[in-house]
Formats: sequence, structure tokens, C-alpha cells
Amino acid sequence: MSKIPVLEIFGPTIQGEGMVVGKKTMFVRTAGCDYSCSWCDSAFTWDGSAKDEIVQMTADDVWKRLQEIGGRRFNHVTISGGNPALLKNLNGLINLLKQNEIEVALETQGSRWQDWFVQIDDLTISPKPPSSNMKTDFDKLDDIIHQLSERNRLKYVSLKVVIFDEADYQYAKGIGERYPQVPLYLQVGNHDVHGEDIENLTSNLLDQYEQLIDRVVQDEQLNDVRVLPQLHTLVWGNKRGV
Ligand SMILES: C[S@@+](CC[C@H](N)C(=O)[O-])C[C@H]1O[C@@H](n2cnc3c(N)ncnc32)[C@H](O)[C@@H]1O
Ligand SMILES: Nc1nc2[nH]cc(C(=O)O)c2c(=O)[nH]1
Ligand code: SF4
Ligand SMILES: [Mg+2]
Repeated sequence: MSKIPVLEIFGPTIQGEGMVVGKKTMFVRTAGCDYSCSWCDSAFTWDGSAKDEIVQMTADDVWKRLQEIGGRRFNHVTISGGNPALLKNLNGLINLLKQNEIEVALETQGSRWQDWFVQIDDLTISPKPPSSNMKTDFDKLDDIIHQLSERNRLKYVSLKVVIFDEADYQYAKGIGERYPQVPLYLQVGNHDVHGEDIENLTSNLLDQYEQLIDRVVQDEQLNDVRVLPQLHTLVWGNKRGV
């Protein structure tokens, strides 16, 4: 059976971000990314620092492990990374979860298409703004949104843009204009992904959140938008596995 490179399986916790924020969920975090965002809060998935922790698992292994740690205390699994959309064979895991009546969410940046996107219940696409130092391939992103639209999947999809500065804000507006049919979430950027002083971190993030809200409420071109912090970061700081 084909294997998936897994870095973490944890939960139940709450989804801290985006379209299903607050939902009780388990997480499966895959290894490897085609991007290297300057501020990535999960850089250990691609920078080699956790390469010894990567475990090659079959879909069955992952499902067993989810049950071992989550028992019967979950009905939702979020797959994140790294970029899980690098893995063509994730359909095995997605099918297995669905057979067991588990809802499946997935986080990806919109750089790659996989046919199994159409099976995801909550698909978050998070194109990267200028502060990340990554360049969005808009031909690719257009194609992904087009394919999802053609297959009547847009009700299961959202776009989420992380905001650090004015250029990011303008980029997010561009995303909103380009894909008006897809719900848009703005997410507060965490400047200090290694900081251990949670009080200081929380207070900075709440300040950033307030500033982003102030900017959005003044803006007549961004009426149909949702503005959120990363809830898990406010609660647990930069701790891994929550
Ligand atoms: C770690 S990524 C993994 C999934 C996929 N590679 C992606 O970027 O969408 C999960 C989410 O965390 C966001 N993220 C990463 N670093 C962040 C930071 N420093 N502050 C806020 N959000 C961040 C990403 O933009 C993405 O929406
Ligand atoms: N609680 C919690 N919510 C999250 N939402 C997206 C996450 C991610 O790293 O992809 C994440 C995470 O790592 N933890
Ligand atoms: S695309 Fe996601 S996982 Fe990859 S570097 Fe950027 S934030 Fe990190
Ligand atoms: Mg995270």
C-alpha cells in the first residue's frame, strides 16, 4: 500500500483558523512543501529540522493512529502540512475517513491541483502575499478555482490570506476581486513564530487583529470578508501539536 510522509497527528483540538474556526477536529500534518514562506509557522515540515520525525504511513496506519489518540471523540479531520497537495495518493486516506463518516478539511496554498480536492468538505486555499517572498502562479490558481467551480464545489471552498503589511492587504483585495464567488478570510500574521512569551505574543497579535479590523471596516471595497486571528496561537502560543 502506498505511503504518506507524516510529521504529526494530534487532537482533538479546535480548528484555529478560517472557514471552520472553532470546530473540534484532529490534525494530520504531512511533510514537504513546494514553498518556503519567510514567516512559515510550520517550517519544520520542509526545512529539514524535523526530518527524523517523518514517518511513512499507509492510510490504514493514519486511521489507526487517529483512533488511538482521538478515541471516539472526533468526527472531523484536518489535513495540513507542508503542502498536502503534493501527495497524489492522499485519496486513499480521504476515502477511508469518509467511509468512517469523518468529515475532511484540507489546508493548501493553491500551487497544485489534485483530483481528490473535490472530495474535501472544507477546502482552504491560502495564496501567499508579498511578505512571504513567494510568487503566486495565477494561471495555476485560476485553474484550481475554475475546476472546483465546474464541479460545483465552491460551497466547500474558502480563500484565506495572511496579512502582515499594506502590500499583503492590497494583495488580499486583489484576490477578493479576482474570485468574488469564493468566501475570503483575512488572517492576522504572526511575526514571532518562535517566541515563547505567550502573554507578549497574545497582546501583539490582538493589537495586530484590531489594526486589521480597523482597516477593513473603513474599506468600502472589502465588505464581504471575514477577519480572524489564529485562535490556537492566542490560546497556546507557538506550541506544536495543538
Ligand atoms: C502552515 S500552512 C500549511 C498549509 C499550506 N502549506 C498553506 O500554506 O496553506 C497552514 C496555514 O498557516 C498559515 N500561516 C503560516 N505561517 C503563518 C504565520 N506566521 N502567521 C499566520 N498564519 C500563518 C498559512 O498561510 C496557511 O494558511
Ligand atoms: N488548532 C490548530 N488550528 C490550525 N489551523 C490550521 C493549522 C495549520 O497548521 O495548518 C492549525 C494548527 O496547527 N492548529
Ligand atoms: S506554503 Fe504553507 S507550509 Fe509551505 S512554507 Fe508557506 S506557510 Fe509554510
Ligand atoms: Mg499552524
